[in-house]
Order: sequence, then C-alpha cells, then structure tokens
Amino acid sequence: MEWPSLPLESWRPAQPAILVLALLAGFILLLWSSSHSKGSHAGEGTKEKLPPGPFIWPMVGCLPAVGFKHRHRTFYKLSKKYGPVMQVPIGAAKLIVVHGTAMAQELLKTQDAHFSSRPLSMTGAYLGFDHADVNLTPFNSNWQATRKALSLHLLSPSKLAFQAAMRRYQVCSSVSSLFHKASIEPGTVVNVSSFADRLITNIIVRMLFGNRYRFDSNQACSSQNPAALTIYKALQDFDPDLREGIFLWGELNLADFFPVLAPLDLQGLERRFRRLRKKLENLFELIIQEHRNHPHEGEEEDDFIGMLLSQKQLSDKQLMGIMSNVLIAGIDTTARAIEWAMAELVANPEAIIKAQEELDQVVGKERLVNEMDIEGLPYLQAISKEVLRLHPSAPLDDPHLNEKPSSLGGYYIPANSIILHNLWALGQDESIWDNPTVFNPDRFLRNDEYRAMNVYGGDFRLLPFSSGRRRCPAYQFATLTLQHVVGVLLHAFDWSSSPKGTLNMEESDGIVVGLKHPLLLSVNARLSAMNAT
Ligand code: HEM
Repeated sequence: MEWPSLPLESWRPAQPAILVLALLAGFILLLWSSSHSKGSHAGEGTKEKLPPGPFIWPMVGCLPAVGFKHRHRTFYKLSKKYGPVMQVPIGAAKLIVVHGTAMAQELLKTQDAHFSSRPLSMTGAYLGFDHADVNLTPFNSNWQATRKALSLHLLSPSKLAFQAAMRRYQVCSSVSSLFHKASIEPGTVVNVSSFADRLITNIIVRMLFGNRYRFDSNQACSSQNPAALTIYKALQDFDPDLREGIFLWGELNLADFFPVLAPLDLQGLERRFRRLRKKLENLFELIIQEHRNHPHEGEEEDDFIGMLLSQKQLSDKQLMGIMSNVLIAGIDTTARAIEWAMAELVANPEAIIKAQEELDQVVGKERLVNEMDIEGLPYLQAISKEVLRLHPSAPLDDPHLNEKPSSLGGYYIPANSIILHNLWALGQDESIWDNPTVFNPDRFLRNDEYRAMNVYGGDFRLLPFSSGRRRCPAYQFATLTLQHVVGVLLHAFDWSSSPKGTLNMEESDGIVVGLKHPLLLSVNARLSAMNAT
C-alpha cells in the first residue's frame, strides 16, 4: 500500500457520503494490507521473508504492542524477542524498526542509497511547507537544494568559525544575567530548561538573520523600518508557537497511519497544524518581504536568509521550510541535550567535581572557558559524548523510507516501508558499554579506542546525529554549542538539585525527548562576576 500523498487540499473535511465510502474502502484496504504483511513475500522473483514482529491485529496492526509512549524503550524490549529487524505495521503504514551496530551500518552506509527518502506526513505538509523543507521531504531535487543551502551557507566549518563571536556574546549575556540573580540571592532556583531554550533560540535567530532583528530585550532593534520592528516583536513572542510546533512534530498522528480517518481529525491535530502553519507563514512572509524591500539593511555575510534571497535559487516555500526546520527542530534538540547534561551532572556530583578540576587546571579562574579551550578539555568532551549516548535528542532517528523493494538483515522490505532506527538502543548495548544505564563520562577516557570515538556518524556504536546522506547537518554546531554551554555553566557556577523539588529524570514523549518536567536547579557563583564574562 502506498503511503498517502498529502497536498494541503487533501486535508479538507469530506462530505458525509464520501466519508462513509472512504471508511468502507479504507476498511477493505486495511484488511488487505494486514493480510499481505504476514509471512513471506515474493520479492523480485525470489521468495524472501518479511521480518518477524508482534501480532498484527486487523485494522490497527501492531499499535496495541507499540502504544503511544516512550516508543524507543518499547521497541528495544520488543527487539529482545524479535531481533534487530522487526516489522510493526500500524494501520496502513509499513513500519520496520531496526537496531544494533550491524543494522545501523547496513541501513546508513551499505544501503544508504536505498533508504534515504522520507515518508509524506501531515507534519511535512504543514510544517515542512508542503514538503519543501530539508527534514520532512523525500529524497528529491528539492531536498538536494535545501540541504545544500543549509550545509554550505549556515552550518559549514567556515560559517561556524564566522559565527563564533556571536555565540560567545549570547552565552556571556546569559551568564551575566544568571550571575546577577545568583549574587542577589545565593542558591537561587533556576529553570535550566527555559534558560537553555532562550539561549539556543537567541543563537539560532542570530544564525538565521544576523543582527537584522535584534532579539535581546535590552537592545534596540538594529533595523528601524516598521516591518523589522514587527518581526522583532514577533520573534520575541515566538516561544508559544515554538512549543506548539515541537508538540505537533512529535505527536503520533493517527491520520498518518489511518488515512481514512484523516477527515475526522479525531485528535484535533489538523486544526492545530492549520493554525500554526498560518502563523508561521505570516511571519516568514513578512521576513522575506522585509528583506526584499530593504535588501541592503543587514550585513549579508551573517544574514543567512538575506544571502539565500540574493542568490535567488530557492523558492519562498523552500525558504520557509528551512526556517521552520531550523527554528523548530534545531532549538529543541540542542536545548534538550543541555538540559540532560545538567540533570545527569547534578545527579552525579563527582562528575561535576572532575569537570571543574579540569577547567580550573586548563583554563584557570581568571577568565571563563571558551570554545577554543574545548580541544584541551577531554573530560568535558567525554561528558558531551556520554550525554548523547544515554539521551540522543531524537532517540528513534527521523523516519527513513525505501522507494523500491529492498532488503535489510536478510529480510524482504517492501517498497515504501517506513524505517525507524533505534539510535537510543545503541547506547544500551551491553556488548559495547559496561553498565550502559549508568552516566559515566570516564568510559570514554579508559583507553585509546574509546577516547577516539566520536559522535559524527563514522562510528556505528554511537550515532546521536545518525549517519549517511540524511545525517544531521548541524552535528558540529550542536556538539560545539553543547560543550561550550555546559563548560561555561560548570566553570562559572556550582549546581545542586533544587531544595524545592527532587531531581525527576522522567522522559517526555515525542520525536525529541527531553525531561518531562522543567529542570529546576539551585545555583551559586564560582568565579568572580568580572572573570565570568
Ligand atoms: C543535539 C542536537 C541535535 C541532535 C542530537 C540532532 C539529531 C538529528 C537526527 C538524529 C537527525 C535525523 C538523521 C536521519 O534521518 O538519519 C537530524 C536531522 C536533521 N537535523 Fe539535527 N540534531 C540536532 C541539532 C540540530 C540543529 C541545531 C539543527 C539546525 C540548525 C538541525 C537540523 C537538522 C536537519 C535540517 C535535519 C534533516 C536532515 C535531512 O533530512 O537531510 N539539527 N538531526
């Protein structure tokens, strides 16, 4: 069965008669699809076996076994019974779940060319601007163009070096205000989750638009035309839309799995998608128009969107798709990694002591650690690897899709199957990691082999950014920012769990997994305020 194609028009409510017919047709198709997903399959002339998996119920498929919550953990448990390649069809969607180093290598290296597409989805239709973005778009010329623009003009090593001063400024401003709080009231309670959200939002907004729309509340907007001021204010108030985008992106949307139910909008998600898309579209249109009306307002070199507009190679929809990806996916993934790092460190105070000793020895107490110091700080690097091993921000990767019939691990994989790769399960593998559930940065320093491991996609034992054609294009930016921010927070402050609440490590739900509840920690200054900025 084909994964439904979702142009926006197809999401309009249907007439009742059409609905009844559609329900009937869907019922027959789903029964057909369930009966076809069992047993073996004649693939390209040879009789090959489909992967094993839990019982496939009529209509709903494996939904009862998979459920709605913490799917990376459920899949991991199921894989103990069914092995590294499982089929878990849900409704009309042919879901295949893979895990383990060998399968990661086969999926993302040996067979990367066959599995590099993406399924069409309601998220891609609305938040990917009709699949004109990078993340939610199938493998096609649109993806090649948007991915190239992002990798070359926003996230390349030379762009990262160019943006270093801006990142430093943003990190130091946030530290200053924390210092202010901590010096007025030692032991004050800080919401680390929203601290990370605000800081990463500020950095990413600057990466997209440079100084064009200044974001800090104590600074004037650099551009004095009225549209720029409107955009400046809209970006300041962006957080609720960002939260809504993150929620909608991560929610298991029944309409994607049961297309016949889509017109009913049973979860009320489509209404929310439609509302958010309108808001994002209004904001992004205003940004594009303001750039067109005032082409020489900003400095092109640090205004990514301005630069893409001047090149005239991407459509407005592609630009909107890129802005949507970077703002929604980029902020949450990075902020959640910082949040996990601080939670694990406070839960393991001996790691804080070791990191602070290293910082004091290598950097001293006269100035604050910066990005250039990181190379000489192996323990800080080990902390970031350990955080991404235990808590990869997107534990089930983004869904991959094969457009043609293929095979994985010796099993037949029908065309248009959706492949979920359990990145989180790699970090749980006892054959690679001693006591895998324990937070222990020292594991990365115990010998040369582990010291040399990196998270950039070349080592299939540790893949928080995945690997292959679809690997996260921001892997360098995200690791550098994680190390920089955590280094600064540990160097400048002492941290402990808030006396107002115990440390709750419960995971949130969604495609990006952070802490379920905001992380509240007590903070005391370590360096003198003058040396800390
Ligand atoms: C700790 C932070 C981050 C982690 C752990 C992370 C992880 C990932 C993962 C696992 C994927 C899916 C790869 C695949 O499908 O195989 C991905 C894709 C992507 N990420 Fe990230 N990411 C992070 C930060 C960011 C940031 C900051 C940005 C933007 C500035 C970003 C932009 C993207 C984009 C555009 C894609 C889609 C790539 C494609 O489909 O070609 N990510 N990321």
